[in-house]
Amino acid sequence: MANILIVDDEQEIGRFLTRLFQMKEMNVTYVDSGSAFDELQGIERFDAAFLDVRLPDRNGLDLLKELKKQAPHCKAVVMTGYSTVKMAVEAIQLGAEDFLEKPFEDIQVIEELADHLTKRVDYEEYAQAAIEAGAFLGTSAKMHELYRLAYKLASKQVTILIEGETGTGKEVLAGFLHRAGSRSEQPYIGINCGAISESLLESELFGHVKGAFTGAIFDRAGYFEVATNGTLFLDEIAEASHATQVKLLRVLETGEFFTIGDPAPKRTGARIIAASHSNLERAVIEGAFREDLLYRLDIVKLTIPPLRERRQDIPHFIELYSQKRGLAFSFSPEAAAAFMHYGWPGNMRELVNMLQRLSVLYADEPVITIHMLPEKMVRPGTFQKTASMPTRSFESEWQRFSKQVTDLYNSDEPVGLDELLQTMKRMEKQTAEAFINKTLKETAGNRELAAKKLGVSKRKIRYYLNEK
Ligand SMILES: Nc1ncnc2c1ncn2[C@@H]1O[C@H](COP(=O)(O)OP(=O)(O)OP(=O)(O)O)[C@@H](O)[C@H]1O
Repeated sequence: MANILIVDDEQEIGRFLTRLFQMKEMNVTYVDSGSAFDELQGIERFDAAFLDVRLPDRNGLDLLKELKKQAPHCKAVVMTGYSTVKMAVEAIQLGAEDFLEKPFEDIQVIEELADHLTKRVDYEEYAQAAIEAGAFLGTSAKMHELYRLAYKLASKQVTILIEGETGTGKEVLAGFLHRAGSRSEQPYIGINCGAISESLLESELFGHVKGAFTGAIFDRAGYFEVATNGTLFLDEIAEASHATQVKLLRVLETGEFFTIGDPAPKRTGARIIAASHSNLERAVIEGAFREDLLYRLDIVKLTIPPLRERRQDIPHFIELYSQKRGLAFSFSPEAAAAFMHYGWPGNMRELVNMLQRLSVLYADEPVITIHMLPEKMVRPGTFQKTASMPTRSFESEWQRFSKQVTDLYNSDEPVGLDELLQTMKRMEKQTAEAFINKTLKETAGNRELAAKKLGVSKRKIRYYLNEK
C-alpha cells in the first residue's frame, strides 16, 4: 500500500486530500505545520508527498529539501497559489516532481498524479518525448535538466520565456513544450516579432475587421483567435513595438484582446511561449522593453545553454545527423579537433548548416579533412569567439559567399535550397550590420542620425544589431 504524506496548514485541504487518497486505498499521514513535519518519525517510508509551499512557520522549499534529504526516493508535489508559481518552478528545480495550483480545479488531475507518483515512474519519459519532438538532447546534464523541467511544465497553463543565443534551439524547445503537453492536439502557431513590420505584426496577432485600415478588405482572424486553446510562440519578443507590448500585456493579464477595428473584446485560451536571444532585463533597463510585460512573461524562464558550453554533444549530434541521412562522415583528427574547439557562435543552427554543407560538397570524400572546413574553424584565435564577435571581415565574407554560391550553381550535386536561402538571410543581416556599423562610426554613434542617413527606423537598427 502506498504511503502518502500531506503537509498543509489549511485543514480543509488536508482533510480533503486525506479522504481522496484513502478512497484510493493509500496510507495517508497528514500534518498541518513545519514543526509537525519535523516531529514525524520514519520519513523514509513515504512514497509521495504533497507539500504546501506557504506554511506559516516554515518555508515549504526548505521542507522539500529536508524531505529529499531524508527520503530521496519520495516523489514530492508542491501545492501553490497562482502568485507563487515561480516558487513552484524553483521547487521542481530542487527535485519536486510536479506542482498543483490552488484552488484545485480538477480532482481527477490530483488522483491521476497520486497514481502516477506511487507507480514506478519512467524517468526517461522526457527524453522519449524529446525524441518524438525531434529535439536532440545529447549527454550534457544542462540540456537534460532543461528538458526534464520543460516536460513537467508542458501541460501547465503557465507562460514561459525561453532565452538563449541565436540558433540554440528556442523554437525547437517551444515545439517540444507544445507537443509534450496537453495542448498537442490544438494549433501551434509561431511568429517572429522582429521579421515583420509593426502594423502587420499587430494585425497578425489580433486580427482585423474589414475596413479597419486601408487595405483591410476582409475580416481576418488573428493568431490569438486561431490558436484557441493551443500554443502561440512569440519569437524575438524584444522586437515587438511598445504599442504591441501594451496589447500583449493586456492579453497576459486578462486573457482578452481586441481585433483591430472591433470594439468588442475577445477571449483567448492560448498558452504563450515567448523567446528572445537578447537579454530582456537589459532591454527593460534601456527602456526598450516594458518591465510589467517582462514580469508577466518571466513566470518561468528556460535558458538554453550555448553549444560551446556542451561541446561533448557535438560528436553525438554528428552521429545522429549522419544516421538519419544515411551518411558516413569520417573526420581526420585535425578536422575533428576543429569541430570540438570552434566557438559555434551560431550554435546548433551553424552546426546543422556546416554538416549540410559538408554533405553537399564532399559527399564522395572518404574523410573530411581540415582543408575542407571553412577558414573560421581552423584559424587560430577564433576558438573562443562568441556570437557578438564577427569572425571575418565583411568583404571576405561576401567573396566567400559568392564563391560558394557559384560553386554550388556550377556543381552537379544536389543543392539544399533551404540552407542556401538561410545563408542568404544571414548575409542580409551581416550586410545590414556592416552598413549600420560603418554609418554609426560616421555619426559618432548617433543612432537617430544613422537611421536617417540609412533611411530606416531606429527599431530596425536595433533589430539588425541583435541588441542584447
Ligand atoms: N535540440 C535540437 N535538436 C535538433 N535540432 C536542433 C536543436 N536545437 C536547434 N536545432 C536546429 O538548429 C536550427 C535552429 O534552431 P531554432 O530555430 O530552434 O533556434 P533559435 O534559438 O530559435 O534561433 P533564433 O534565435 O535565430 O530564432 C534548426 O535547424 C533546428 O532544427
